[in-house]
Amino acid sequence: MNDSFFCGNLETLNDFLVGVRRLKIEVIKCHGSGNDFLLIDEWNNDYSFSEVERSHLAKALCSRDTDLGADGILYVMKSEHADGRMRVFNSDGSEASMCGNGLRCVARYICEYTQQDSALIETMKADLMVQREKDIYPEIPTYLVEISPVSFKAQDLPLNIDQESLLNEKLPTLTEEVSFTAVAVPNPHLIAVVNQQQLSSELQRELSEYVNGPNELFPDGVNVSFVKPLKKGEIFVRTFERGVGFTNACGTAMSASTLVSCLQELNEFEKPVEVYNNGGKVRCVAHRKGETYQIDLIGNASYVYRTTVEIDLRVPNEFKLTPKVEYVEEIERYAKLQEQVKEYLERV
Ligand SMILES: N[C@@H](CCC[C@H](N)C(=O)O)C(=O)O
Repeated sequence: MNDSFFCGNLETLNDFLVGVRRLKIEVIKCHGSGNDFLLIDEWNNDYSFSEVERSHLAKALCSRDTDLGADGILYVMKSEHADGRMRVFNSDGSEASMCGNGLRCVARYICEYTQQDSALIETMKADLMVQREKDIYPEIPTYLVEISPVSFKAQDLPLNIDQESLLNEKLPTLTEEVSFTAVAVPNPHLIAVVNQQQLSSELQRELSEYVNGPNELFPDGVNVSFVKPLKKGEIFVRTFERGVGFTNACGTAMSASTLVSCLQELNEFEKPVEVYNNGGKVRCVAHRKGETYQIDLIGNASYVYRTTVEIDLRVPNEFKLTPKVEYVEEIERYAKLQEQVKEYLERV
């Protein structure tokens, strides 16, 4: 009996004993307004990752130094009471309670899988309604997702200040240059309405890196958005995301920014606001009933490619990919939308 037999057997036995986790993971690269994600269907592929594996996979597969790269991973899971469940992990491996652009991608995936035009999707803190919408651009899959619950209580971010909330006020320990509103939707957002000079400066990066490092104000970090009003019914939003850094767009941030713009009477509740960003644009509608708020986030849910990741979860940084199968027409159509947005922003 030659060595390879024993080696083979020993390796197999050793693999079993040490719990080797060699897997082939189906991945869909998708994006909402250029905020890109790897969508992994744990439910129908029966992957059943551990908590640590989900976080390590996010760090390994989202790294822009690999042939994959993304702002985060969307894990689609079975729900005991809704049509499906979404968990979102940032590229640094941290889990977030909500992801607006990602939820539109999960909404498309679940609606197409169940052949429904609407669904209820379980997220960390709420079951949220999602539905197929009229295309915002010819033949670009478009979905509406509910963004809620909304809280302006500082403790709900958390934000450590000696007052209940922060509503268009200065945070002197951070900067005297702009005023902020703090809101949880339910992930945490710090939002400033700014002018072009402030948007073009390094201020957003400097303060974002501070509040997402060791600091007294935001112990869990925070997504930081600068909002530039374009005209009535139109804003531009740039976001430095907790757990990621600057992204093309952040759905919960654009929703929260729309709400803040309505509270500051730059826009109107119940009316659509076109939210431009570095990845394209979305439409938001902020709703207010008494002291209760909710935002509709409407925008694309685009697929880019499918691939299979061949990986040993004990060493997740060493993975191989099968050839990517691109959604060529979707890529081309979305590029046309981005070109239109770019031309518009150069004029406005
Ligand atoms: N880009 C997402 C938000 C993802 C989570 C966020 N970075 C956080 O940590 O709260 C979105 O589209 O909302």
